[in-house]
Amino acid sequence: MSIEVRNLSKAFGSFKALDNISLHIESGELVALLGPSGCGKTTLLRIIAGLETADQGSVLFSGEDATDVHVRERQVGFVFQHYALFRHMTVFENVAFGLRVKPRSIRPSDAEIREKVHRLLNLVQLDWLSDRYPSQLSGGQRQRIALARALAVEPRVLLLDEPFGALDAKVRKELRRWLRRLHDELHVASVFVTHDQEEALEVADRVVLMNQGRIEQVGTPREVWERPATPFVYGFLGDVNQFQGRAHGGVVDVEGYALQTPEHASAQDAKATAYVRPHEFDVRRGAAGDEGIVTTFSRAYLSGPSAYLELVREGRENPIEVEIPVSEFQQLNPQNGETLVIRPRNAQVFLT
Ligand SMILES: Nc1ncnc2c1ncn2[C@@H]1O[C@H](COP(=O)(O)OP(=O)(O)OP(=O)(O)O)[C@@H](O)[C@H]1O
Repeated sequence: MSIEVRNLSKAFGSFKALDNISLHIESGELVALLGPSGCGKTTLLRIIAGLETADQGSVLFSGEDATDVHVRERQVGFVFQHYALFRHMTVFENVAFGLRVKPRSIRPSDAEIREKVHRLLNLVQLDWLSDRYPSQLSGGQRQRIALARALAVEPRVLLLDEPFGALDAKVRKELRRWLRRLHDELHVASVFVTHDQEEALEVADRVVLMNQGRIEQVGTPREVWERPATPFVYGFLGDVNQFQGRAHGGVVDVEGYALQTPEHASAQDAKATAYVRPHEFDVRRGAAGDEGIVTTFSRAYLSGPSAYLELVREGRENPIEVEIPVSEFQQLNPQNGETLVIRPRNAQVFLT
């Protein structure tokens, strides 16, 4: 089932939590809502779920207006970070709960419930835990049971709010890969909220970047990573160096280096900011007349296959961070205080 959000706005008092949000999610798609704390991700998810009402706009499921459909009738499955399982019920009973409370006329028989719960527990690969109580499970197992419980009522839409937020890094990584596989098997529309960019980029088909109640960009992980649409997205996804300069006739003067920006060919002496990722520089030992940004090597640290160099410039507070392969660093072997000249291989320029 597809989800469409049209011109949604929501205010809490005078605070605009969502400001004219529109979004289309296809059936079978796994979409991540990504953004800093307080940008409105959870509010948007809760409105899609029917747990919160919007001030303006509508939510459509498969093209039908669901704005006034009650949460119970929306066939939405939820998994929240702290969505507690019922402590006094076994794993089996937790998963069966949604089926047992259905109205008598549509409630499955005991045998059907048993069959279905075991199928779901197999799906989340935890059938062997069916007689345990939640307190006897690990955090990751609890989240998988919460997911099985959400799936029991055959949701048409799966909504996950930081489902793995409270888990340690290794378990998180395993669970998100597992979620991806599960989503592909089920072929529902899934939306999950995260503030972890790595999680969003690794798992989602498309990423929705939000900031202050608005959508900054929607795209595949590759699109948003390689072609950030706004300075906010550039800064939010990964480390980036910023250079202030002036754009004139397709060239930006970045601290003495003439950076080509054909996309701003018509700009005449406009204020510009160039964004360059740490791994997008060529670094060489300074020689007279070298074209590039002149810096002084301050220090470096090695991490895995990369060396991270901190380069300073006279009169500027923030150092430039540059990432090069360790082998290149060892060859260069820069000494403290030595002059290094760097050139951006790739940059994105926004007029400001
Ligand atoms: N019931 C409420 N009453 C008043 N303000 C609220 C309410 N719910 C949310 N807000 C505010 O709306 C903004 C958006 O909240 P929301 O929970 O959607 O953000 P979020 O992006 O999910 O953040 P986080 O990543 O921290 O969970 C926040 O500034 C929050 O304080």
